[in-house]
Amino acid sequence: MSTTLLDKVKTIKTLNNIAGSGLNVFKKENFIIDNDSENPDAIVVRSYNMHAIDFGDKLKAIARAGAGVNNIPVEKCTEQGIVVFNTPGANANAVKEMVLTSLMASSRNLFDGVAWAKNLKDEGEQIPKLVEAGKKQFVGKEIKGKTLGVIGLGAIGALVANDALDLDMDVIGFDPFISVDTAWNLSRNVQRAMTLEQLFAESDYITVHVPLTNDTKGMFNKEAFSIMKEGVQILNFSRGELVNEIDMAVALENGEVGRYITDFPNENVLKMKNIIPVPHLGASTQESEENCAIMAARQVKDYLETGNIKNSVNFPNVYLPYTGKQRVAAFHKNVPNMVGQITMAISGYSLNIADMVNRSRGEYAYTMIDIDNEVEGDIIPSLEAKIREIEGIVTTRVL
Ligand SMILES: NC(=O)c1ccc[n+]([C@@H]2O[C@H](COP(=O)([O-])OP(=O)(O)OC[C@H]3O[C@@H](n4cnc5c(N)ncnc54)[C@H](O)[C@@H]3O)[C@@H](O)[C@H]2O)c1
Ligand SMILES: O=C(O)CC[C@@H](O)C(=O)O
Repeated sequence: MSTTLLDKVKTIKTLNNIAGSGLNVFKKENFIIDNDSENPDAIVVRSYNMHAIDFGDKLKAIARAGAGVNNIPVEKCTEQGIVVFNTPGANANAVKEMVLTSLMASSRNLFDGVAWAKNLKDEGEQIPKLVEAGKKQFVGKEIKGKTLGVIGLGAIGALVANDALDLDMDVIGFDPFISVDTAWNLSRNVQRAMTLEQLFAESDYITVHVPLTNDTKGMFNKEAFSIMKEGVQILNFSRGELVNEIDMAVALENGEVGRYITDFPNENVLKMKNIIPVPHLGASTQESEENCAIMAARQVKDYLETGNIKNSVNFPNVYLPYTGKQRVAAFHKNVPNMVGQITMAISGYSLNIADMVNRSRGEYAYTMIDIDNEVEGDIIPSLEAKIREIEGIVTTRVL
């Protein structure tokens, strides 16, 4: 069986509204966008829940145009050799602006005040008088001089922390896994909380910017609320499940928590007292949607065309300059002698190796081997099959 032109055309499916500037990256003869495809080569997604989806046998990559990947079954993807990308930092500025906007607007009771003023529309000439009489119910608090606790000092948290300092807030941050890059960007005036409890106890406002994982799920619970200052305002632009909803409802009811601003409204949340529900707008700016879409699309395109991997959450990041000659890419178990067995299979076809790279990530590794000579069409499927026979190989492609 020889490789036909049709085999070279890659199908991209999108599961959410992806900015056109990102999709333009695929406007080349080797790609088609087909949102009805049952068996695409790659999927570009935003928040669509993919946990119940069966993957076709051609699927090689999923790109999350955004940060959080909790809507993607990452472990299953790894087992099936499907690389999962996200777009680190691409929407961070949008979320930062939304957090600071909500922080100030909530502290000044702006949302309630605006809603109340709109309700006066039938009061005719009385409106100015009613406004002056009624405004006392919306007296707010300035954020200057107050303490903001920032949990998670990654792309978003670091921007929020730095800008809150510029707004004359005191800022305390907690992130036991902070990356070196972020630490360099963080103002040294951000105080370091040694424990989460310390941050809870010292903050007037708390904003959370961590991924949803088994460790972070439900981190806002009754124990946490009992340590916090009475009337603390909590902002959650990360994920709804970080908060134990039953405990939050009680804490809002009894005033332990003064206000809960969340980007993740649901049936339970909307019944809570002193809630500010935002319809998942944190990353919804034209700039952010374009940044994410372009970054996601470029990463997918590069992977499909060259095998190179950047910003994956489950595969190692790997780069080998692409010469356009034949390349073998294999994703396999991180066990001894995998590279030896792959090179042996290649040399069985009398092919000469020009360059190679191997990187591991946990239990898996990724190897790319460049071949010096052009490989005839018929040899490609045969070589792929030979490599697939090696125990520990998850997927392989000859590019
Ligand atoms: N509302 C939105 O539209 C929107 C947009 C972007 C991101 N998000 C959410 O925000 C999250 C953060 O995004 P980001 O771009 O800043 O990600 P990021 O990966 O740059 O930063 C996450 C930070 O959290 C830290 N962290 C992990 N576990 C922690 C823990 N237990 N305690 C304290 N810190 C911890 C990490 O060390 C990292 O520095 C995403 O995972 C996503 O769920 C929401
Ligand atoms: O796509 C969006 O609008 C939200 C993205 C956001 O939740 C993220 O995790 O990046």
